[in-house]
Amino acid sequence: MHIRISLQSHLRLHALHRRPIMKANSQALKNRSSHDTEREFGGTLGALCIPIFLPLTVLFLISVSRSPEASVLQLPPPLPSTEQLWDPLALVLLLGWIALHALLYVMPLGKVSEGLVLRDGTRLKYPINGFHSLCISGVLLMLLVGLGAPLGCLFELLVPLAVCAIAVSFLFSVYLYIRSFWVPSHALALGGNTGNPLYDFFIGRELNPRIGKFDLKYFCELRPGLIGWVVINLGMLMKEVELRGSPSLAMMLVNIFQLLYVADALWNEEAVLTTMDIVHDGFGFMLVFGDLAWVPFTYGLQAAFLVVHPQALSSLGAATIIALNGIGYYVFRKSNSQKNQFRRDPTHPSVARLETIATATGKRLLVSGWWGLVRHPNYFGDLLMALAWSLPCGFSHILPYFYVIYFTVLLIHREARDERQCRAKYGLAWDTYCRRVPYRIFPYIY
Ligand SMILES: NC(=O)C1=CN([C@@H]2O[C@H](COP(=O)(O)OP(=O)(O)OC[C@H]3O[C@@H](n4cnc5c(N)ncnc54)[C@H](OP(=O)(O)O)[C@@H]3O)[C@@H](O)[C@H]2O)C=CC1
Ligand SMILES: CC(C)=CCC[C@@H](C)[C@H]1CC=C2C3=C(CC[C@@]21C)[C@@]1(C)CC[C@H](O)C(C)(C)[C@@H]1CC3
Repeated sequence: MHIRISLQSHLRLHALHRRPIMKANSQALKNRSSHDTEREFGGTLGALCIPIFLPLTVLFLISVSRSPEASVLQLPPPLPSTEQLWDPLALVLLLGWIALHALLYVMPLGKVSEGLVLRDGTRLKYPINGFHSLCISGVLLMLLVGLGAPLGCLFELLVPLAVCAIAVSFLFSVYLYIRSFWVPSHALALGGNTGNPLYDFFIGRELNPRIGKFDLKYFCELRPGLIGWVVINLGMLMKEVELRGSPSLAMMLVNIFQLLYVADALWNEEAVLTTMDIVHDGFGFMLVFGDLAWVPFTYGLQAAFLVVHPQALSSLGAATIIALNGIGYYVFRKSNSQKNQFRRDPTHPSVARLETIATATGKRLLVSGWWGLVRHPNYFGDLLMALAWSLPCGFSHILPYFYVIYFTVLLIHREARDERQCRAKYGLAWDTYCRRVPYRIFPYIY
């Protein structure tokens, strides 16, 4: 059953959204001034503070995770010495890792897929070979471990590696900012062209920066950082083996859960082409740092914590946590796949019978199935998994819960951003959807 709503009052929006007007769009972009572009993440102040505050947070969290108290309430540990911060081996490993993934990216493995239509009417092509990269990295790592490479030394190298990743993020963002002045205006992100250099550097000017066919944003989003995260986790596990002879159950659960999450992201790599990061956001410091430093060095803090703070886990506790992760994964995957399937082919038998609302853009919105339960069932599932990753670390410290707390804030903020964009796109139809499905992320709560 389909619900038709009056769309008259949204003709203007409709026209704005659909007209095939590359020229008008470019003109609109040119006409935008720093005053009329809506600013995100606290505007200029956010753009000034976040690039200072977040890198320090990364270093602080790593230091805290290995201190005996592991308390985020403790005073920041004394400033580390230069030897603790800098190790040339860390730089070699980091650059080598990025180069390896760049090589795997350009190898003719997997299929090639097209992204959404851009403002100039074209569609970019993307290699779908992230899962191959994960498997090849896994084989190479196993070979290295087999040859006796001390992977556990990643524990000692964590701080210098994070310092190098932060430095690379800054330099790379400067490069992206500078090169964005040589691209045509239709290649700029609508929100990253305010004219304020600090804000534009932070949020990203260019939408899809490429060197030839090599897409820098798409590459960074899923490869070196995401796969680096699970390699660091493996390093923490190997360190535990060095220290205690075998990996603990808690450590194995954290490793397996997060590997499953990363493998799932790469297996479903094509779906990332329709996320707001690829479609809407420019590639600036926020995403570069998020991809290359924030994800690999903060998402796996639980494993780093467990090296120094071993936890005993009962079989019942482990079974409960596995069940929670399983439920979270099921909700996350099913809801993401249902929407992807619906957006790709609304007539597919698995989604054709779902109830929908028509919108002025010609696209429909699901109001039954997963997307009829809450407006972001995928976020809900993701958060259940985040909780399951922290629970193996027990309840004595808040630090292993950093990810789930940060992620709740990130997803609430992301939901608000997405909601703004959807209201602008779909107008009245979006309001109808919100009335039909009143809860945003948590059923009956929020
Ligand atoms: N681990 C991490 O750090 C992060 C993980 N994520 C995860 O990434 C995944 C993707 O999230 P994200 O990119 O934020 O956004 P979503 O996958 O939730 O996509 C939002 C878009 O879906 C479409 N949509 C919304 N409601 C409906 C509906 N009822 N029917 C049909 N289409 C609808 C709209 O786009 P349109 O209508 O244009 O198709 C909307 O803009 C999530 O599972 C999230 O948890 C996200 C951020 C960080
Ligand atoms: C605090 C800070 C620096 C925030 C920057 C945000 C980024 C860390 C995240 C923005 C969107 C992301 C996505 C994933 C990782 C985190 C970032 C980059 C993602 C690749 C994780 C795996 C998922 O399955 C996903 C592919 C859906 C997801 C896409 C969005």
